[in-house]
Amino acid sequence: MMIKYKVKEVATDLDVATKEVVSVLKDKLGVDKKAMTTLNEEELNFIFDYFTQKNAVSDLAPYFAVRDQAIRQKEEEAAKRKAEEKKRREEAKDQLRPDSAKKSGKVQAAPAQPKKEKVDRTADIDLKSEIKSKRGTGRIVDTGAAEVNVDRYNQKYDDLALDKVKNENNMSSKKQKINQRSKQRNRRSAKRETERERMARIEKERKAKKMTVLIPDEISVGDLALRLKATVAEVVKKAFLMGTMVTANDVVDFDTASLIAMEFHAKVEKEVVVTIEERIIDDSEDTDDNLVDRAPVVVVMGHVDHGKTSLLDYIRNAHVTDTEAGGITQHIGAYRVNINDRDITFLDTPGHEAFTTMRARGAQVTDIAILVVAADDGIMPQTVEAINHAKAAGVSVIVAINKMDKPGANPEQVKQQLTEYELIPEEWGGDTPCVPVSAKTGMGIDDLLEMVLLVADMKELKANPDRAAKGTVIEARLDKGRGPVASILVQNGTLRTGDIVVAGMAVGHVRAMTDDKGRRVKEAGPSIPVEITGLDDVPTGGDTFNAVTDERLARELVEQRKHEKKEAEFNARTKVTLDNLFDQMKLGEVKELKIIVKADVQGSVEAVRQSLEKLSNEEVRVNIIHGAVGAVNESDVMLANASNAIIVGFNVRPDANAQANAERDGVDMRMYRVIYDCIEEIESAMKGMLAPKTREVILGTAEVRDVIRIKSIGNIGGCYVKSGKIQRGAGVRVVRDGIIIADDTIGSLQRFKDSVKEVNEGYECGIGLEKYNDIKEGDIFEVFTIEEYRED
Ligand SMILES: Nc1nc2c(ncn2[C@@H]2O[C@H](COP(=O)(O)OP(=O)(O)OP(=O)(O)O)[C@@H](O)[C@H]2O)c(=O)[nH]1
Repeated sequence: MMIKYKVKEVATDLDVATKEVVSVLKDKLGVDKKAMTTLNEEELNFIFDYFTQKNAVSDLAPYFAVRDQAIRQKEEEAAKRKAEEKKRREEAKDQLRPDSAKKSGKVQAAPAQPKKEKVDRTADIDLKSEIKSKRGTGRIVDTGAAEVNVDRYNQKYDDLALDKVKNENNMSSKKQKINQRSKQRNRRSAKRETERERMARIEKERKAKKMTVLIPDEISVGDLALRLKATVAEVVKKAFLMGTMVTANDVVDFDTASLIAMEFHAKVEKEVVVTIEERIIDDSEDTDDNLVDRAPVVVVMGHVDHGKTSLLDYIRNAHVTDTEAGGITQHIGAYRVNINDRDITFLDTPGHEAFTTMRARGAQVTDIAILVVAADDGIMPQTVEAINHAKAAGVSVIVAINKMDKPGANPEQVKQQLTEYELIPEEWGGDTPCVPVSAKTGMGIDDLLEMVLLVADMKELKANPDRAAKGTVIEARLDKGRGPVASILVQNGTLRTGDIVVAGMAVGHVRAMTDDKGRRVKEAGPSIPVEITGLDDVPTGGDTFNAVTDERLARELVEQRKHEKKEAEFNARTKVTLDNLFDQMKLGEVKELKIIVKADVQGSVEAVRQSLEKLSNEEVRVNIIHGAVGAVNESDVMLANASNAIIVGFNVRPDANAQANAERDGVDMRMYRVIYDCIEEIESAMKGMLAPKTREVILGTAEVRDVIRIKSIGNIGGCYVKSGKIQRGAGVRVVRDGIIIADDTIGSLQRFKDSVKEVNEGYECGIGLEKYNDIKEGDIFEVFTIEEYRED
């Protein structure tokens, strides 16, 4: 251990201004120190090296000349003093003789002999001042003479210690002080020994290449110096000689750091930073020998009322309740059926919402999607959405042409329509199996299930039951009696009661497990859904869960995840938007710009699709992942969120839920009235030239509840302000059933008989538009202004 020094003391000892030491520390080492703060070993070494180099003396002759002169002077003075003393003694002797004493009548005392030590120190100070005067303003820092310096510092500490002792005990005797002093000296000399020994050992180690340093991917020069047991200055010097200019705070990569370390004869080992996840979660790859077949996981999707629930119910009733005597069906988000001695797991939340929510959270749960299409209705908007969701997730699609028992059933037409969405039926040479079924009569359902097994066979779905369980939370809730309850689907490994599990931000021991038939089970293997209790918090659907071995680390991991979540929320969103598209393209994060197109008529959807796809260039491909007629809805936003897409609308508006979700998830929605504007904007965004200087700010919305016809003026809408405020002269869009039918300006605004400038939310008013007259009850006036803004 080195003795601790304050900046001020070092400055005094080096005979430089404290300010100078402070500024060197700041400039060269990047550390902020005050006069009274202590320096650590590394900093002290650096300061010594720095001032040594700064004040290096090219010629030591003047130093020795001065020293010799001082010694000579000292010798002369001593000789002189000796002579004087001798003389005085002689005189005294003379005076003590009776005759001479009588002569003078008095006795003269000899003068006190000056302390040798004192004389020496004076000489030392004189020497210093002489050197100084000879060198003008230059300073000498004695680098080679570590002994000398240390002694000087020791003297100082002796004084300090003595003062302290004096203050503490005024009564203590001089003897005691001396004892303490000598004790301290001994202790310090031991310290010096250790320090010297340490340096020698390090040097030896370096030479013998025994020193091994661990270097991570990146390391700061200061940290590297510490690990190499060297000073920053030494490391900087070696780096410089290697052609790299660095300072203490610079970060160097592993290769550079290793080269520097080798210069110090150190053996380099790569420091691998192991995350808690890596430590407690086994993510090793399974080999072919430990993999066994697993049941497929199936989701049922399709348009509203096409029979999703009926189909799921039929399958469940026909294959579960009937065969499992006494089994009480439990809703745990998924269930299993047994066909030809093989299992199929169905997620029993029909529709693509749950499916997409899970996918948006990064969970890939399903293997096969059954697309239910009513044979008497054909492909409808939500069928298209479902197709696109399934495609985006890359799952296999089996089409169940339902309601075959109905007289109007037209399966051929359904197949024909499917081809428009790149789903070519198998019998027509494509690879999409289409099975005619009836959820009412049960017709074809067994064929459908067999088809599921066939597709599953082709997919070769496998898992390893002999490892720690891993899977996805399907849904979770807080039960009053049982605490947090989570339905989970085991995707690999086997989960057992008592296992420690981490599910998203929840952790705990599996207390009890219940299967989809309400039976208590002790273990659940791959593709088996179970409901578990024992977690300390309610996880979210789509969270992954892992069985782990170390509970303490598991809890630490959860804390870390919570912290990361907070940070992620705090940090800027990385969702692609037209504003950040170019930057993301440059960073290589976006190679494909996914767009969802919604328009008022099919013609526009097609026109936009074609024009936008033509914008693809070498860096980025424009991909329209979904296009449909109608207002932008929640499902569009979910798809955009899960697929990192932007939404483009023509003459349509987002509905309230879509608006809220887009804001929450950071999905970019752009609404246009003219196709050309959209193409131009996306094109400029791709070139990084998008610089919109104005944007639309919605002021409020009003609903037309009554239409008042006034002959001389025209139609006035008797309106109720639903949100925000309405301002006279502001822009207004007339929206009827989610479609914009007019763009206009608010011409007149009245409260009772008075003409007013604005009307706030919750009030009724009369609104007349400047040009558009054909307003109808139920129309929504969306009032907006255009404001200028600057990019953040
Ligand atoms: N005739 C006939 N009717 C069916 C068939 N399948 C379903 N239905 C009827 O169609 C209607 C809608 O069925 P659901 O199963 O509720 O449809 P869904 O797709 O789940 O509807 P949402 O849950 O609203 O999305 C119900 O009245 C069913 O009885 C079928 O195969 N034949």
